[in-house]
Amino acid sequence: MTGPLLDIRDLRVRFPGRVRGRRTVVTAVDGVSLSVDEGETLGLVGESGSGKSTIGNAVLGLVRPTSGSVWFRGENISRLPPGRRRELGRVIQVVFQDPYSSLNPSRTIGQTLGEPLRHAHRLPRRVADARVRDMLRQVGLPADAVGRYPAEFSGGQRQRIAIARAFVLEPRLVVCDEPTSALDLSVQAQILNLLLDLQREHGMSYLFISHDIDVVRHMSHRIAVLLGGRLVEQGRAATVTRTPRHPYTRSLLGAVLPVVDPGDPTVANPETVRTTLPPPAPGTVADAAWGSG
Ligand SMILES: Nc1ncnc2c1ncn2[C@@H]1O[C@H](COP(=O)(O)OP(=O)(O)OP(=O)(O)O)[C@@H](O)[C@H]1O
Repeated sequence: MTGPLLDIRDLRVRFPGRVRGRRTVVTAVDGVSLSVDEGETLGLVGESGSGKSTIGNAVLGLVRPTSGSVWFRGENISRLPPGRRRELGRVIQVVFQDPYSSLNPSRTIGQTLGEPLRHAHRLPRRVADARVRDMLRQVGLPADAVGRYPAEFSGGQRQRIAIARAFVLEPRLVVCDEPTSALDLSVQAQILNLLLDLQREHGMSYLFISHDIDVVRHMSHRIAVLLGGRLVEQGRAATVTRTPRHPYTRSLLGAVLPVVDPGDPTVANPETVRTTLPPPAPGTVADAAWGSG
């Protein structure tokens, strides 16, 4: 295949809304063009309401573009009939923010992972079961998780289950929409590093959505910055975060720096200011992006 895996072209999404009781139109995404290559992570960052999830939802077919288009492997997927959209679910998957609401509480983990797998890949039960167990091992859960229910797991473990559900189908693109925002700080880095490990192992692409530029920097090869539905800056992760061109990007970066003692002699040197996440593991794709640019 030539060209990017995912190609978003001049996307606009408007929703009907109300301001002071009067009907109006909310422009959630306003002429955004982005692409994601095979094996690449594009980080999408911006404050709440900047249009990040709407872009992710347009890729997933959950919202319809008002204009512009979304292309995947050279196919325009913006307005697909339901059957073709379902087929695409094998190769485009999602991990949402909230592992509590994204898992069906009345289904065992084995059912949640196994049924879509048997359906999509038409695998015999025995083969599907083996793949489910292998996937659970890859996300760090015990094999006996198959017979248990979501309520028996912690938030971090549930997000591992949601990740396993997305990855068991062997997708080529995963939309990660704030996948760690609902988790305790101590668990966040583990889940991010799991996503990096899975990408290193399987080579899929991520559209990685977060309001936290520090998290996005940790995960991404390239970063796109959204403000009010518009793209204000995009480029290599290291370039955007070390030499941001747009004042809004600078303000996002400022927001993640920890409060430090003004008398601290190291403050003048931003390289010495520690952020909340460890640097990417040596040898990961994110490490390569981190070290360049
Ligand atoms: N279904 C909808 N109907 C009406 N307005 C919507 C809908 N979905 C999103 N919006 C509006 O579109 C704008 C962008 O929302 P979106 O959820 O994409 O932003 P976001 O950057 O993902 O923020 P958050 O992280 O808070 O979800 C917001 O003003 C939001 O209120």
